[in-house]
Amino acid sequence: MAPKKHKDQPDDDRLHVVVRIRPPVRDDEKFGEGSEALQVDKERNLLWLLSKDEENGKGASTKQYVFDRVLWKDSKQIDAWEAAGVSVTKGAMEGYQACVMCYGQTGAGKSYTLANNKPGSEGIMVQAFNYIFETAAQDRSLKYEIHLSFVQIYLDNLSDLLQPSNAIEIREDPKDGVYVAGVTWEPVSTTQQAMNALDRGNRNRATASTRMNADSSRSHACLMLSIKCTGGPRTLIGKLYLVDLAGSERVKKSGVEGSAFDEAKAINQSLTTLGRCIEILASGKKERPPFRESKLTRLLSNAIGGGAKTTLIVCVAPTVSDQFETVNSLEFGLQAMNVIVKAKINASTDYNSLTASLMNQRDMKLKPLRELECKVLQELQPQLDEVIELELQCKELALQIAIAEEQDEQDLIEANELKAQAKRDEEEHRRVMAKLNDERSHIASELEQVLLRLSDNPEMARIQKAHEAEKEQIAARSRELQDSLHSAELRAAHEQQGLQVSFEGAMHTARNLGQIAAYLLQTGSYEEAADFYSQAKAIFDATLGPGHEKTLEWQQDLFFLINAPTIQRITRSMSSESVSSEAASAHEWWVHNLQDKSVRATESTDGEETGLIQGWWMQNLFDMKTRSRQGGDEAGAYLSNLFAKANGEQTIFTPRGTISGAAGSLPQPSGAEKPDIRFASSWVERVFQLGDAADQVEEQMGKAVDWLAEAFGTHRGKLAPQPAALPKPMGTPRSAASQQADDAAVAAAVHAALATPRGMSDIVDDRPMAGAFHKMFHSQHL
Ligand SMILES: Nc1ncnc2c1ncn2[C@@H]1O[C@H](COP(=O)(O)OP(=O)(O)OP(=O)(O)O)[C@@H](O)[C@H]1O
Repeated sequence: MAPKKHKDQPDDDRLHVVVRIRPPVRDDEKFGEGSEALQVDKERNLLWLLSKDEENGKGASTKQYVFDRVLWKDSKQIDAWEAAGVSVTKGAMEGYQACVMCYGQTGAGKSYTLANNKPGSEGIMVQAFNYIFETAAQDRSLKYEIHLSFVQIYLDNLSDLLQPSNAIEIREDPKDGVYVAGVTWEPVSTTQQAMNALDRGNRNRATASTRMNADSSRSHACLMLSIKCTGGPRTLIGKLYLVDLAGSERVKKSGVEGSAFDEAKAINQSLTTLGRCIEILASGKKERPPFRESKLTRLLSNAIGGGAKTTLIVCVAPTVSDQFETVNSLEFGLQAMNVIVKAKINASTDYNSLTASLMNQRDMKLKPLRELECKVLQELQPQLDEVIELELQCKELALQIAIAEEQDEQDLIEANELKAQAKRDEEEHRRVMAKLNDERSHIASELEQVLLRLSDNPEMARIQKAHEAEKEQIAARSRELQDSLHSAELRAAHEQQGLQVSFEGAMHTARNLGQIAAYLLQTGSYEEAADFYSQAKAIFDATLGPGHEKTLEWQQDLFFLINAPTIQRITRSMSSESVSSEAASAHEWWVHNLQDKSVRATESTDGEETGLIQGWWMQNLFDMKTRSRQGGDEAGAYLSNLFAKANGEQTIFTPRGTISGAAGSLPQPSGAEKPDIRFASSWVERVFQLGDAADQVEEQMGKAVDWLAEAFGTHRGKLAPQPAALPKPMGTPRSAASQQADDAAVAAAVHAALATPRGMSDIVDDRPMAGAFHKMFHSQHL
């Protein structure tokens, strides 16, 4: 027989019913006849009742039932748990009110299925404990608080099995529905704690041994678990009712009497009320079930009234002898399957904890994302830095471009202004030019008209003719002036030429006068020397001007000329070894020859070689000069180069020319530095200006000698002659004829030197120079 269902009612929204057929346990079941009263189709959850008319003992009819689940005799406790306990317990943990209730005749296996705590065959209660605490332990994010309460209804009296002395009563709350006021709620957090409480309660439960069940429950027992779950979005408070109903029994059959009879009567009454409530609930009528007629229905009103997820386990005995009770139980279950259930979650929302929970969930979900972000940012940091750098560069470039564009615009504006200005200037220029052209054309036409008028005027013709004549006169005068100028230029050139000759003659004369002055100085004729020097200096000043460079050079020449003997002596002192007449070089020959001559001059006191040491050099030089002219040897050339200057073809004795070169060409034993002779000019000037102060002249001469010694490496007087080492004088001593010839040559040279060019007489006539000169030379050499 198929269960009657409400129209369009899904299975999940009605009370579920599981039928369990226990195995035969009583002796009469095991060994009695007709024990097989039921057949099942496990796959399709079908059950057939092989009923027979017990009263008449006649015939039999087969009745078919379909339940949500049918557990045959061989089913295990785990099968019952999975069929009836799991989904309900799970619902309680999700905040629903949930209920597993075992219904059936006495001894049908209700307590075994629900409350058995023997190891290996634990009932649904123990299985539920395990499930609840294991599930709570698995989800650490949620916090579960579980309390256990255990009550019984005995003789329609409610009592607390955990604390029997408690006065408890059923009350009803408009919001929470029915509850047991004053009952013990014992906190439990492990299966063992819950089982301990269960054992304690069971020990307090009313049981008795009956014919039908050696350990028959004489009360309805209800284990209640309150499951509070926090830490999620909402606070959930689920309730699980595990109800072990006392078994219905036929008093006649069980044979109870006395108090047991009263117990059976109370049990049956409460079960009858339960049946009526189920009947009304299953009918769908709006009639209110009579929950309040018994403590049992009142207590279970929440569980069976449609507000809970409820599974009813109908326990039946397998034997034909119990078929009457079995039919009743199956019919009860069949009816219960039509009870509509609209379970509601008992949840309250704590918005603070909800917010915290949501934020926690969000953070947990965002955590890997943020970690990934950090990792990516770390890996991309160099590229990001580069991008930022590039962006900065781009911005800077953009700024520069903007500035440049602005500058360009400014430049463009200025350029346009300049162009406009240029255009205006050009137009102004054109306008002015046009005006000038107009004026010029106007003036030209006026002039043309004037000329036309003048060409016809006789006075104008006369003026023109006079003008032409005047022009011719001016041209003739110009030609005359040009001729005069040309003549003057020719005269001036001639004069210039004459002046040049006079100048050179004057220079020549002045040098010779200076030479004589030097000679006179060395002979001790200081006054005459000064006079000759003054004459020579006057010529230099007159012709070149005071302080002229050539005058200075001349004075320096005089310095060397005056000090020539000392130079010679110093030079001699440089000879550290004897040199034969076959000297290796002109230089060596010159050195030794001068030395030789000096010695000879010093030693000679009479005869042909007489003369003071101071005068020796002049004679010697003359001698060398003569040799040079006669022999043309290198020594002569050297000497000539040193102390003479070519003047045309005629070689004139003069220190002029290469004295500075001579100073450089002189041997310099103390070093390569050229002697600084800049002081020589003032020295010469002072010496000749000292007049007859012979001592002072000597002093000055001494200073010059010191300078020479310093410059050329020795000191006068320090080096004694070395006669023993000296070579023999060169050549043979001169004969008188030779001397005479030489003197004649000298005289000729002096005359040649004094051959007065044009203008020379003017210079020397007013002075006694010429006479003194002739007198001096004649007395010394001629
Ligand atoms: N499925 C089963 N397998 C094995 N033994 C069972 C089974 N069901 C019940 N029994 C045994 O049957 C006997 C009666 O069971 P139980 O006490 O559970 O019946 P009951 O319906 O609770 O009876 P009562 O209403 O009188 O309390 C017990 O000895 C029990 O061990």
